[in-house]
Amino acid sequence: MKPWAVLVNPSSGRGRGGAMAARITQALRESGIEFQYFETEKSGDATNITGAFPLGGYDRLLVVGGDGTINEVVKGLRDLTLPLALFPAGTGNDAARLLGIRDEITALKTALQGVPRKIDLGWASGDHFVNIYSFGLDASIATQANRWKHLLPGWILYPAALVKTIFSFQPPRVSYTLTTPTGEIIHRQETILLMAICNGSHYGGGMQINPAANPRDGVLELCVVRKMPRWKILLLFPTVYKGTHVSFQEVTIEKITAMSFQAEKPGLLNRDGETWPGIEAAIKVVPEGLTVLCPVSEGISTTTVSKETGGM
Ligand SMILES: Nc1ncnc2c1ncn2[C@@H]1O[C@H](COP(=O)(O)OP(=O)(O)OP(=O)(O)O)[C@@H](O)[C@H]1O
Repeated sequence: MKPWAVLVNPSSGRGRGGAMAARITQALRESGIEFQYFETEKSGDATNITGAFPLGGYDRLLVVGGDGTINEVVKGLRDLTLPLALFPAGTGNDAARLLGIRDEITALKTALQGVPRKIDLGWASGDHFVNIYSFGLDASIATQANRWKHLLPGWILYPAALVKTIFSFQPPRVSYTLTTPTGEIIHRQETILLMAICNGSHYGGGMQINPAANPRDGVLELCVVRKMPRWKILLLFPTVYKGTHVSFQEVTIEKITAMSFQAEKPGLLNRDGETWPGIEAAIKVVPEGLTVLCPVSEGISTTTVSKETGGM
């Protein structure tokens, strides 16, 4: 029996990760499970640690942290068939939510007895993403929220960041080309607030930017929100939490397998909560690119596990 790996970002969720890890490792010891423990100290550590994992060296990897930690783990892993068990220790935890894991008990049960399933990944300009890749207003809001995340409680973080951001945000004109699941190629040019390319449905700690997104359908979903007056953005924002923003005429959602875009001026890009300045990207779906442990009774799909991960 191979050992398990446990990777912890102790600072995630303002220190929740460290406290959660202590309880988890105690539970593993009590269950007689052999494991190796890794702790991050700074940005980039999770990528370097998982990048050095011996191929086939571990039975599964327990990740204790938020979306930023999971993003770094997926960037580092050379073997994406290693089953991941996610512990929602961060402030947002949208990746764990994607699998139906909302609390520590469910996460522990899932790590011990969960069902391994394949989910899709996105690939954007050189790196994978698990949940969402986006450009525009939402990335600017996420950047502001990251700055304030140690100052404000989670429930007010994004509304406060939105109000701060919309007064300075200038909607960019963007040219983009998308490939539909039937292979049709479509070119467009328009002025947007944001474009979000979604594998999962939620981001920003609970906003349903794409309510119908399914990480097991072999496609990504593109949500484009076009330019609108500021007062209308303020009306639209609360509806994103319920996913009802899709009824605004400026919002469209469509299935894609790939897309590329180029903006006329630089803005901010967002990959699973990590943001940086940019002007263009090329994105595609990686069907069944990642193996994750899902709760037995819940989660993203009831489809049986594929053969290569079925022996656990
Ligand atoms: N020991 C550490 N101290 C400070 N920062 C760290 C440490 N280890 C990793 N980091 C950085 O912390 C970032 C944020 O971590 P993470 O996203 O897991 O938590 P969070 O921000 O609380 O949660 P979420 O992204 O779900 O809102 C990571 O992207 C990583 O770069």
